[in-house]
Amino acid sequence: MIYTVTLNPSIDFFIEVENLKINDLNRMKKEQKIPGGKGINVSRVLSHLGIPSTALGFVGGFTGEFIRNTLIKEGLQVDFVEVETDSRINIKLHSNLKDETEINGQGPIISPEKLAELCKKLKRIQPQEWVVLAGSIPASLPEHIYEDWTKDLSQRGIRLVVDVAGKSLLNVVKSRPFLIKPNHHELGELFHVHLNSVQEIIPYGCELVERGVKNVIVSMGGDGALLFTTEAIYWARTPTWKVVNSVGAGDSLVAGFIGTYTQTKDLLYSFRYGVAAGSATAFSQDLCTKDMIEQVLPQVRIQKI
Ligand SMILES: Nc1ncnc2c1ncn2[C@@H]1O[C@H](COP(=O)(O)OP(=O)(O)OP(=O)(O)O)[C@@H](O)[C@H]1O
Ligand SMILES: O=P(O)(O)OC[C@@]1(O)O[C@H](CO)[C@@H](O)[C@@H]1O
Repeated sequence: MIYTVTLNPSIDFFIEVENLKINDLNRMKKEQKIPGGKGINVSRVLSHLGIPSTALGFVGGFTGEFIRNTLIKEGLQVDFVEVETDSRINIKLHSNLKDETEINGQGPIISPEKLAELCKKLKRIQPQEWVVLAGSIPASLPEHIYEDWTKDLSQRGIRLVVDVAGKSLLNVVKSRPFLIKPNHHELGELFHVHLNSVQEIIPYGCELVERGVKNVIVSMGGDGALLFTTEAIYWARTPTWKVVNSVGAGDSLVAGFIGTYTQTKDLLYSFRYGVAAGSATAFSQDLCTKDMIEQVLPQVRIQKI
């Protein structure tokens, strides 16, 4: 079984405003509410691929109820801990501004008792099963929580996928996860540098593999992604179709990669499928479907560097 953990799930509130005017009344042209949070996105894409997973994390209030009910209606398996206050609403704004603008909420306060409930669920996971830890850590939880969990989970023979930004990422590297997936900005922040080209990214991807991570995927938006393994480095390039909404593209890459790897054990094909899934999401309104991934897949070209 693949378990995804989202500590701070959200309702992603997608809004489109034709001509955004600051300090004035704007009216929405389009609006849509979708359950979000990185681990939840991974579970949703896995479900689109027909691969079962269990979504873990904290949900609360009327927003939490929406998240839980929508996922159950979509056929996902969920095992959330219920907290007292509302799950957050994250605003994803499309407007005349060129890029997407995101405003993410803080999320509910998680008490030590609720945290203990989630830890208990993690304790039941068996060796050889998969855990995907993805997304930010709410302010009320210890900063080192991912570090503690990855240490314990890896000692128990559980396979780890981690998609987090900042110091938390460097700390989990010690547990030698199966996969980490920073984007190139996050990788740069980790080492306090700006990374603007594949050549600049390479030494830092290699450094993470040297520190023990089995596979590092550095995603680069429309420029595709790089895969670093102990043996080689690969670059997957994607087609440049019209981008509709790239929120969750990185999570789709992770889901496509892990979902395919658990079924085929073919690392390169899984990488190619993951990159196709990321792009298929960028080319869609909601997260990618299997059909959309398979339209993109033949256009993804892999090159060994
Ligand atoms: N503009 C785009 N055109 C084509 N493919 C894209 C585009 N943006 C993203 N992708 C695909 O999605 C993958 C992940 O994208 P990106 O690097 O933006 O991840 P991310 O920053 O983690 O995204 P997010 O946090 O929104 O989930 C890329 O490797 C690529 O395959
Ligand atoms: O605030 P975090 O946890 O860093 O990111 C949360 C989030 O922006 O990431 C997902 C896309 O990757 C969205 O569904 C969600 O709103």
